[in-house]
Amino acid sequence: MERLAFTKMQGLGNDFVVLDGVTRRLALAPEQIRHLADRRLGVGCDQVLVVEPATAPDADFRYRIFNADGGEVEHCGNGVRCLARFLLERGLTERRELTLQTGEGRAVVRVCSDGPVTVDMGPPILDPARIPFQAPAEATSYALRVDGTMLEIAAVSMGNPHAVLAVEDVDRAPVAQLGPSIESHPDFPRRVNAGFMQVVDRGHIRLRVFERGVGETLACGTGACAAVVAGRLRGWLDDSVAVDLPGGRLVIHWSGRGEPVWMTGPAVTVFDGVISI
Ligand SMILES: N[C@@H](CCC[C@H](N)C(=O)O)C(=O)O
Repeated sequence: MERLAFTKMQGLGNDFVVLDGVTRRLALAPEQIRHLADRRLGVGCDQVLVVEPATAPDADFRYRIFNADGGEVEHCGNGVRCLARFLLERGLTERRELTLQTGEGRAVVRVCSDGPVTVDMGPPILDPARIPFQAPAEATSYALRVDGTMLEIAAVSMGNPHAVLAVEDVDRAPVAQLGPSIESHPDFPRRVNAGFMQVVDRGHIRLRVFERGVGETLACGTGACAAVVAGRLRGWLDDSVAVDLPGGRLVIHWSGRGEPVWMTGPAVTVFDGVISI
């Protein structure tokens, strides 16, 4: 057993155990991640975030994301905002504009002192092979058979894969019923996050996300980016969109193909602690 210092953080109620792998080397096994994430036996969180020294020359730090089920994934939008605040509060950097190395990409983060954090999330990935999603060619929507019903989904990667489904009323969307079947649909070989989007008007959507490796969360930053990309490609949305999630609001801006998606939202430190693990 070792004693592990952590910081509990949250962005719109999507919560994290954040670990410093810069000043010490950390190598956690999947069962240790699951223990940290356990809301009864551990600390409790949707994701564990680990910050490490960068391995790429153009990045300030590398950040790794582990879902509550112990699996390592490529990106986390709410997490990247929290991580930037963690680095500043811990004195690991003094820079308010940081480049963080993610799974296969980079996120450029701008932190306002006490206010919201803005992130350049990079351009969305729409090529099915890179999402990855099995489809003969790129399209703005795809038919997906789920539990015997044909659903019309959009498939978008923000570094991590998302399926986005338009619904009439997000409060009545069958998130718990369809979420697990979409998450593990065989056409998404790395599984997928499932977003249920209600378009309120051209500048406003409501969204619930059943996250891969977690279940429904109070908010998903990459899910919000993917939903705005999906809605904009189908001509339903303008460039700047307020995204209301169960945990609160993100503002997403995307001016079109090839352009980065910008995300603005809160990042909050909840408490520091130490756990024997
Ligand atoms: N909550 C996150 C996404 C975390 C990873 C996701 N569950 C996945 O498996 O890709 C966010 O705010 O983006």
